[in-house]
Amino acid sequence: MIRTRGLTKQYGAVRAVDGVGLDVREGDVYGFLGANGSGKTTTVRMLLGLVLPTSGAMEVLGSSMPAARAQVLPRVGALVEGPGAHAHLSGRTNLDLLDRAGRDRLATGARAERITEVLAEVGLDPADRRPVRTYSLGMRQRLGLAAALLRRPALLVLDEPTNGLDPQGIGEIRDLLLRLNAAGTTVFLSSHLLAEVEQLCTRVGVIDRGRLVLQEPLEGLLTPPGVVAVSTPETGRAASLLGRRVLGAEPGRLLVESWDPAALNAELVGAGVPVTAFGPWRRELEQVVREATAVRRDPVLPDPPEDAAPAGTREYLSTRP
Ligand SMILES: Nc1ncnc2c1ncn2[C@@H]1O[C@H](COP(=O)(O)OP(=O)(O)OP(=O)(O)O)[C@@H](O)[C@H]1O
Repeated sequence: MIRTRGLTKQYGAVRAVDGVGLDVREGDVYGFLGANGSGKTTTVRMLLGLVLPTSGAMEVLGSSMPAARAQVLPRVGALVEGPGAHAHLSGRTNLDLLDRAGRDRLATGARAERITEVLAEVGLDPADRRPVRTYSLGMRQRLGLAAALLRRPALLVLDEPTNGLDPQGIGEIRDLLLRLNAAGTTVFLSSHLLAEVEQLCTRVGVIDRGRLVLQEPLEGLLTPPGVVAVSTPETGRAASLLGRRVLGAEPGRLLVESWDPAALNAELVGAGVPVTAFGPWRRELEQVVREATAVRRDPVLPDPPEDAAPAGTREYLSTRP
């Protein structure tokens, strides 16, 4: 749905986006994560043909951008920072004008019906005639999303879609995006909110100072395959038994490399090590992102016990898929 190669944008001395290779597949809810100023908005603007790349290549819906923008953009629903709307007109009238101005505009009756539908979908009252200038930031954001949905796009590209929404609003938009995705829409959203991405996305790309430092399916990042968390009051004894298989340790718990958890459990119990909890190691997205954005810092892992694996094996956890 989106593929970029070496996508770069230079603003004077600032390389806002630096050699980014995005790969967004059909059916993804792709979370494009990055701190403020990391290059998210510039990337999104390039994808939508609003900013020209300095170098690199982009394909959206299988066509080269920005060359094919006239064919591609009508099939992409976009919400970019600060949705623009005519402040003196109602949300409904804004959507009506937007559709009339576009290619392949809807017939009048169908348009009114579709506008009612999308307003209700994003949680705005279709009968509300107040001008947009009276809208809260959250309502404007919802209106921007309604505009993005108007043409039932195959791909949604959303820059910080929950900006300005309260927790309830964030939850509603999350549910809406999940519903749309279940019905076949691919979603690409930028965000600086780890929790939002963790709850919504199937794939994650992390951009740090213009560079894409990570791009993986979310589940594999949170639960790296082949790593088991073993809780035991006797970590020292378990660590000497397991040797180099111990990847990390914290009080009362070891992280152990194992592709056969049943055998590992049997080995521990057989050796008389009391195991109080045992299961796949799950970590927070925050930890994953901290590791991915750390510059030649040690990966954020608990220290292994003295008698366990050498320090180098910790690297393994931070780099494995
Ligand atoms: N038009 C511009 N001219 C000069 N520098 C720019 C321009 N647009 C962005 N930048 C710079 O490029 C870098 C990336 O900005 P960008 O807005 O893409 O980041 P972002 O991740 O979207 O951040 P935010 O979440 O704050 O919007 C920043 O250093 C920014 O100052």
